[in-house]
Amino acid sequence: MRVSVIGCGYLGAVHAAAMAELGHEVVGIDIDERKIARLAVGDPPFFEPGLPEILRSALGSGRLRFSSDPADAAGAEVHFLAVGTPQAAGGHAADLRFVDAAFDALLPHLAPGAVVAGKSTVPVGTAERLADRLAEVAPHATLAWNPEFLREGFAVKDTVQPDRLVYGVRSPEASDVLDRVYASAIEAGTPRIVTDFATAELVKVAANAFLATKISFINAMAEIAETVGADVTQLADAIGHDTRIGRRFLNAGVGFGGGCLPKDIRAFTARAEELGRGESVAFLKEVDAINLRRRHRVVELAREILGGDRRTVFGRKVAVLGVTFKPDSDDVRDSPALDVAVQLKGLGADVVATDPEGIENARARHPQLHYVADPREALRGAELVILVTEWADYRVLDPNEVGDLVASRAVIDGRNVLDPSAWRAAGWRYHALGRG
Ligand SMILES: NC(=O)c1ccc[n+]([C@@H]2O[C@H](COP(=O)([O-])OP(=O)(O)OC[C@H]3O[C@@H](n4cnc5c(N)ncnc54)[C@H](O)[C@@H]3O)[C@@H](O)[C@H]2O)c1
Ligand SMILES: O=c1ccn([C@@H]2O[C@H](COP(=O)(O)OP(=O)(O)O[C@H]3O[C@H](CO)[C@@H](O)[C@H](O)[C@H]3O)[C@@H](O)[C@H]2O)c(=O)[nH]1
Repeated sequence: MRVSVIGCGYLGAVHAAAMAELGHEVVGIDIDERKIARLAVGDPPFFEPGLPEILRSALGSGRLRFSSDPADAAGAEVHFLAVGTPQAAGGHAADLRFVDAAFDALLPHLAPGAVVAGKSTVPVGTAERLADRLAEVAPHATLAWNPEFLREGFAVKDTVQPDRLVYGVRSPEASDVLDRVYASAIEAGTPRIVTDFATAELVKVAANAFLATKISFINAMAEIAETVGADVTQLADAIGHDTRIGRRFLNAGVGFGGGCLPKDIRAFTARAEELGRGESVAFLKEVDAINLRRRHRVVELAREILGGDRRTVFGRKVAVLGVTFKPDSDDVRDSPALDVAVQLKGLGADVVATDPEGIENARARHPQLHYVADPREALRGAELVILVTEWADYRVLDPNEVGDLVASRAVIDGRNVLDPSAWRAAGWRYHALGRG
């Protein structure tokens, strides 16, 4: 099938390459010419495991090309809208300017029978609004909403083998077209839910709201555990054995960040308030507050450890391990790790941050921080080590070896991934979130 993907960021670039790998003829379109130039030569503009391989293979097959001209989308049977929906400046609602601009630019190029399939995460009601406009301006085309559930770090696998497909449609024809796009996943038995626009839009934000709530639930337990000297990781293991609860997404620590969960729960709350239903999701404000408190808690712990009664970190050398919002990604959008580093720097600490993939993005946002690529360089002379992104390399650090580099053996394990007994045995003052 001929497919276009409008917006080639973390979602769209993977989607475009994966669709071509599945045999479709794909054009990826983005207004960012630098991004397009890199994608066109098989050089992904961001880090995502497996993307370079499928990108190069798809380009080599001749089934994938990239362009910054929306006219190049003409002739496709399906146009996936994958542009950003960030938090609006000065508020909590989603900024839909990119969706509207991409949609408008596409309108003149829609062939008869074409399906515009929204993948961006949008406030409920957006699809209906766009479908009504399509009916007016290009009645020969149809709209579908086909939310995306991929996780960064696993984006290629999640795109090729999704755990479910959701289609919000008004007509069975649109659903049939999407079935042809996803034929291989459907053949492999992927569950598929065909529904109306509003349900499809809500499924996406409900899923992210649930995940965020699960993380903040365990982080709330961590706050209580800290007060009474209990261990939140054992608590999570114990409740996680109940299959109704499940252990996944119960990792307590510095909390959630990224380009999705934080902005999606805020946009959901804002939309619910617009609909006069603010009270239904008012708890998401608490979820957000618990999450942000965890970042603050790491900063407070650092002040307690380094500053004693004076609680000052001024001039003290702190090594921050990790700047991305999660491992196996270079994404620093709303990163708890970077937030902690910035807060400590703001308090006058001599912060040295390191990360295997995120330094370039972090530097673009926060040039005031000192970054080093080699973790040993960050650790050398540190009076406090803070692990805030659980990259595989940091999980396996040897406390004896690291101990020889630092000025003082004090560590905050912001993701509960180090073995406290091994670090304590090596003479470290080990501190964690939610572990006495
Ligand atoms: N990143 C994820 O893991 C993920 C997963 C599921 C859903 N989503 C949702 O997908 C959407 C995109 O997220 P992302 O992380 O890929 O964002 P992103 O910022 O990485 O990418 C968005 C891209 O859209 C491009 N763009 C903006 N306006 C355009 C236009 N008019 N025409 C063509 N391109 C345009 C930008 O240049 C950018 O490259 C968001 O709604 C997000 O919530 C993201
Ligand atoms: O037990 C956990 C699990 C995750 N996190 C944090 O939560 C954030 C989000 O993690 P994750 O959900 O794995 O990352 P994303 O790639 O942002 O994926 C989420 O957001 C995407 C965009 O909407 C959705 O498509 C995915 O299904 C959804 O998992 C990260 O900061 C993690 O460190 C925790 O603190 N504890």
